[in-house]
Amino acid sequence: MPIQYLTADAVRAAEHATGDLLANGTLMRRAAAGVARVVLGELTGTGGCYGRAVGLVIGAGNNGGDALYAGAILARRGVRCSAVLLAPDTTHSGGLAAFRGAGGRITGALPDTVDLVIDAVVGIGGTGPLRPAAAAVFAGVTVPIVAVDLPSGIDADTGVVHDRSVRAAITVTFGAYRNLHLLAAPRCGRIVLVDIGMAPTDTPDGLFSLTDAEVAARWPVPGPADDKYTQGVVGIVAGSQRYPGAAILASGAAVSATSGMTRFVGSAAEAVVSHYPEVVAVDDLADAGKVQAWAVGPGMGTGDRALDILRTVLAGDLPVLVDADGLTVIARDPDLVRGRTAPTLLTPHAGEFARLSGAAVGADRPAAVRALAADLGVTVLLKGRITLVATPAGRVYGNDAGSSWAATAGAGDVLTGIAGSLLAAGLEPEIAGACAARVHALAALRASGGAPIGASALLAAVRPVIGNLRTAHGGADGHITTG
Ligand SMILES: NC(=O)C1=CN([C@@H]2O[C@H](COP(=O)(O)OP(=O)(O)OC[C@H]3O[C@@H](n4cnc5c(N)ncnc54)[C@H](OP(=O)(O)O)[C@@H]3O)[C@@H](O)[C@H]2O)[C@@H](O)CC1
Ligand SMILES: Nc1ncnc2c1ncn2[C@@H]1O[C@H](COP(=O)(O)OP(=O)(O)O)[C@@H](O)[C@H]1O
Ligand SMILES: [K+]
Repeated sequence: MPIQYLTADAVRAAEHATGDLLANGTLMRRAAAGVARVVLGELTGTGGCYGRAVGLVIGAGNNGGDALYAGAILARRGVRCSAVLLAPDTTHSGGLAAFRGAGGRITGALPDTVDLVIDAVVGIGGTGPLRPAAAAVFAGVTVPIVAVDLPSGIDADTGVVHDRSVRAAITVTFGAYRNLHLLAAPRCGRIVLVDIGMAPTDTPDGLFSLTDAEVAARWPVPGPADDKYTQGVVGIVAGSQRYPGAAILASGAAVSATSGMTRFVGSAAEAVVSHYPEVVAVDDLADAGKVQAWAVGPGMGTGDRALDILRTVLAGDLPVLVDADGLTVIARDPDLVRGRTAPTLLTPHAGEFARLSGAAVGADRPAAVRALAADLGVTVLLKGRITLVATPAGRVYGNDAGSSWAATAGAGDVLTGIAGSLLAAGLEPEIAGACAARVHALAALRASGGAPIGASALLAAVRPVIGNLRTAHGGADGHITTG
């Protein structure tokens, strides 16, 4: 099952569906126990619990209640707990009584020396940036912050990070991930999901992400009866004589991502073959031979020749991925793809997205990518640190790259080659996009090792990443029987 991310409304609905567990406070007690467990784990790992100091920043709602009950547990374990109440008149009364009863102190500001701070200003009921009084409490905090449910000041549904917001080392959430845990993952730190006994239900505005095990299981591998043609031949249309780089990167990525065969069309055919002799490369589309999917666009130019190629390819009934220059051509004439019935995947970065949709992506990235996919009737993959892939029906898969080393010239050409070859192998566009984004991100991480990379290094890491994923998740690599 893909990992599911819910909107705040869907979380509330799932909480209400538990009935008594919500009403009698069981859910909150379980949530608090989870927060306390994580904090105790952190303290234990950094020298022990007894006598350590924890500061709590408590807002007006139930998020503060979670933290106060957690503080009570911590205080009973010998942790010195001090809570700053941002809204003393509306502080969760049961939580406050428990906290005080266990020996927790109420203070006007965080003590000068604390080992850890708990952010319980707001959870899913929060709106907008941290209010100034809350922001002032966090100013100057240098110790790790454990966020209850979410780092306050980040929008639960859109992941918008307001300028006054918390950056957490750990985020402890309950029952199900919320959208922001994917969309603002870099601000959440390590995310711990605590089981509180509520069952999440599907939600039209929620998100999904594939697990590594799912990516590994879906990755195409040749079977005993396969030959170079049966696995899906991908045709790459990219680059030019003047700009052969995109052609080489996209073709190399296609060669690396799946077995079988890669064809190439374009004036950089010679350069491509000099790097990848296994590619069957021609100058003209008419000479290309049979493919099972096309990946068209990087560095191909935006003139009449590009338009002709796109017209021809998109008029056919094969799966097609369009990227980069190809998207600029489509932005001028969206009817080239609108309502196309064969699998179609557009892979814009934010600038290309704005060209296609007529407006900047804006704050609500999932809504924007959903709207463009619905408008054009094709699958859209919006690139970035958090890649989002939306189907025309509105299902959105996301991938946090885990680092930003892929933000380098030519990295998108590599993604085109990977995703194109997965389309050729028969994967649905959204699954091809999501699997490609995952492997692309892992390849950037592996290639980087903490240092800057170029797209060639990322490309070189694609094969080992696929191998590691498959090995880690049970992919058999075959054996030879000897006598
Ligand atoms: N229900 C349950 O049993 C369970 C609930 N759970 C927990 O409850 C959380 C949801 O609780 P919630 O609905 O009470 O909202 P919550 O996020 O605490 O606070 C909202 C209040 O904060 C204020 N405020 C708003 N924006 C602000 C800002 N920018 N900066 C500062 N303050 C701001 C505003 O109040 P105002 O000041 O406007 O009166 C608003 O009313 C959820 O995330 C989870 O942690 C779990 O324990 C599981 C069981
Ligand atoms: N900040 C970032 N963190 C992680 N990955 C990123 C980031 N920015 C871009 N990427 C990824 O790097 C690739 C860049 O693609 P693109 O912008 O088309 O570059 P180019 O056109 O130079 O090939 C995409 O796969 C994108 O998702
Ligand atoms: K919080």
